[in-house]
Amino acid sequence: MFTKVHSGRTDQDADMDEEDQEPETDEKVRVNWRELVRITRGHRLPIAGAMGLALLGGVTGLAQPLLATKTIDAFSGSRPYALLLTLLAVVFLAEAVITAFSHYLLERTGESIVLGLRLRIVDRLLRWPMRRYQQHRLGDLLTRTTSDTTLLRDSLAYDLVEATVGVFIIVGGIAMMIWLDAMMFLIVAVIVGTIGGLTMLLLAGIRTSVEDAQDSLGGMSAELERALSAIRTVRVMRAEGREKDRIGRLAQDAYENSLQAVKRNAVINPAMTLAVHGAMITVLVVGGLRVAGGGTSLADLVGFLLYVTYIATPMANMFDVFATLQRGLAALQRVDDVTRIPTEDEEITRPATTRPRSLEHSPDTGDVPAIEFRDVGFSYEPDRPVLQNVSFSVDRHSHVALVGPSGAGKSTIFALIARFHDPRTGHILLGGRDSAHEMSVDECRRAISLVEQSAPVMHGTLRENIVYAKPGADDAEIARAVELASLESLVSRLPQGLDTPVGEHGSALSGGEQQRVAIARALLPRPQLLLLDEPTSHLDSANEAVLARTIEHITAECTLLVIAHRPSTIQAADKTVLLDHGRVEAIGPYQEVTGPGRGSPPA
Ligand SMILES: Nc1ncnc2c1ncn2[C@@H]1O[C@H](COP(=O)(O)OP(=O)(O)OP(=O)(O)O)[C@@H](O)[C@H]1O
Repeated sequence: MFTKVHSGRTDQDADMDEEDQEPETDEKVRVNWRELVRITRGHRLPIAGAMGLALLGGVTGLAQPLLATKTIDAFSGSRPYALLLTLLAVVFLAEAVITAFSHYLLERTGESIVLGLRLRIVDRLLRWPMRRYQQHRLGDLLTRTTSDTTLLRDSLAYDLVEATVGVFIIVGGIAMMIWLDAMMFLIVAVIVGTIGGLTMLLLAGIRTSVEDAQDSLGGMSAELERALSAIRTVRVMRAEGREKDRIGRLAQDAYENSLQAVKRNAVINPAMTLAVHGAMITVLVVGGLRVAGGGTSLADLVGFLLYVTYIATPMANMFDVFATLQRGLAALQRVDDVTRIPTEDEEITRPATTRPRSLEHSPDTGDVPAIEFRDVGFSYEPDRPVLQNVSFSVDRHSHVALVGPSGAGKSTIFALIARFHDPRTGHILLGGRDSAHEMSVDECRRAISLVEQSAPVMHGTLRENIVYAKPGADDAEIARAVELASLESLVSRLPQGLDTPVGEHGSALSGGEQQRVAIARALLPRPQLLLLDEPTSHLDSANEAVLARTIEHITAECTLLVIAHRPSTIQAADKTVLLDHGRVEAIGPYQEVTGPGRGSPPA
């Protein structure tokens, strides 16, 4: 199920007193075929061209039975028929060439629509507000980006156009049949209409089955992603069998839901064969009797039969089109559910220029702190405050340690500074400016860098990882970041130096090395403030000493706010902020803050 945000926060009252939580409901907007047509916007010219060609192909096809009738007439009446025969051959060839071009154009357009759609999904997925990622599973999002868009392409590339052209051919064929023999047409219409109507009823359920099948497929991808990303744990816990069963159950669900769609789809061919054969046999019997009785000519009967066979294919296609459109709508529904979610930029509609009333007279010149929290309150969920009246400041070029037990709210403070969320109450001042009211998200993030505890090192080379925050960095800048992060010995040891691949998730590097690569990456763009979540584990004493040296380097470069776990890091700080249960318990030098009488030791 997917949630939908109704409005961004438009808080003009700068004091943000007890802001209400944004309502998020599980409202689902059903898409219909109009949405399917809407996503062809920007591609209508090639589609119109393809349709034009397909119609031309249709006209040349429609002319064939008529020309055949005339040729038979001329032949049996001993009139010259060579020209008619040549014309028939030309029309036949023209239809083949025109249809081939029209199909190429269609498929190319379908592919470019899907390309646009995929780029849009990727762009939006990368810009969601942070809390949205908690509501969706990664594997399912991947399925929506790949498999659902492919389903949609089939609907778009063939169906919309096939339907339009098919209708034209069918209407044209019907007109010709009525012109040749109205009574016989009525018989054909009753047979085909009855079988067709019943088939349509069955096909309507395909959309739900396909939507369920794609949901199960998304679930399966998500489970597989979960197992593969924790493959070491899976292996050590000997959980391969259990994981296989769990993933297998979702694969089975996908299979069963697809089977429902396949069963309904399987009706199309026999239904059409029944309709066409039934109509032809009836036409032959009734038509034969009418020719014998002088009610119609043999040429008209042959022409009529040719029209029945001629519209048989587009008629069958119409059923296919209906089935694939149902599939396309199911896929579009799943794509729409995630692209409809507002991005971070769309949600934050508050002007980034308003000075909150309570800050109007506060001095913002002189030696303002690099970061200041003033009475900040925050909660992820209503009625479960995570931070309450948090106030502290970090002077420029100082080193402040945030300490406190697990769950105290330390990472939440980082998340607020990085604007992953905004405070519910109070203010965060970055260089004297209220980050939520006077700065854009982009401006805030440009001023800071963040090194998370599980510092993500990405697939690629060491260099690619380091220049991630500043792709245009030159060699001197990279060398400086490498030095600051104490990475020189690693670089000189690696066979290809900075150009050595680091493996998936940096698996070719040790935990301490990964952390320092993340620090180098964070320092490269020269942030005003570095937020460092110190690793709690995987550092031996040598690595710990290197990290201590790195931290020393960093404070010379920029302001450092560190979530500290090691006594050495806390002792090196100019100031320690002790946090407990979302409140600041003490601020001061390490000994004072964590000394006897102070309840909570660092985590
Ligand atoms: N995304 C989230 N959604 C809901 N609750 C959250 C979320 N992130 C954290 N919390 C809750 O907020 C509280 C503070 O978490 P936070 O991660 O800030 O603590 P922490 O001090 O960094 O802990 P640790 O040292 O263990 O990392 C915890 O009770 C946690 O369960």
